[in-house]
Amino acid sequence: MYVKICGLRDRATALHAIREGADAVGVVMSEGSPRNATREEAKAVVTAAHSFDRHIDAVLVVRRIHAADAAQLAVDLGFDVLQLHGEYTQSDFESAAVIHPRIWRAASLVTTPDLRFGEYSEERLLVDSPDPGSGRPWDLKGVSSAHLGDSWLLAGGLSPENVASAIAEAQPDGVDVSSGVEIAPGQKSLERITQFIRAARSASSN
Ligand SMILES: O=C(O)c1ccccc1NCC(=O)[C@H](O)[C@H](O)COP(=O)(O)O
Repeated sequence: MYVKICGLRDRATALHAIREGADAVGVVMSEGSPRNATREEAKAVVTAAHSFDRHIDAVLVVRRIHAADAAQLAVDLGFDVLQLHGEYTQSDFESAAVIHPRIWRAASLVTTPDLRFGEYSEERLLVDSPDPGSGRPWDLKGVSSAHLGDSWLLAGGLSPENVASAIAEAQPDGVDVSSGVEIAPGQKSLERITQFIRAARSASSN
């Protein structure tokens, strides 16, 4: 089970998440988000991710900024992956892919019911709530790999308390969390990060 902890803005929290077993750390650069990171904060998380012997994906998460600009920003800041969230088109993905080799697509089944992995040649699909970063759970009924395809992550309202049942119900390849490991919007809890990673790992080994 691939685990991504999203919305990080400092080195210490990123190091903690990775030491506890995270496979990826996400940085949100999106105006209006309580997790909107500066370039310096983003670089601190990328540097932390790249200080480990095992490979960790440092993921830049953006929404409503020009896809090619976002891809250039991801290259400039050293991110391994660019995650384009929401209303991007296939042509946006194509223009980003010319600049950055690894692009993930994040979208909601509520707004895009026909969502399937690979439609935009993305490396991974992240299936999220219609309101990304809100921490609000959404209805997982009917969500499955049979519908979504080969490589997808589940996100949206996950927490240490519900991740095991969400994995059992939706059978994703990985999980992504932000609000569920916070004590207030934008403020991560080291303890909840540890609890989330342990719960996700033990659910997937059952
Ligand atoms: O987290 C945000 O504020 C955000 C803002 C704009 C675009 C995407 C954003 N988050 C995307 C993520 O990858 C979150 O981890 C994902 O939506 C899950 O969020 P949550 O329900 O808070 O766990």
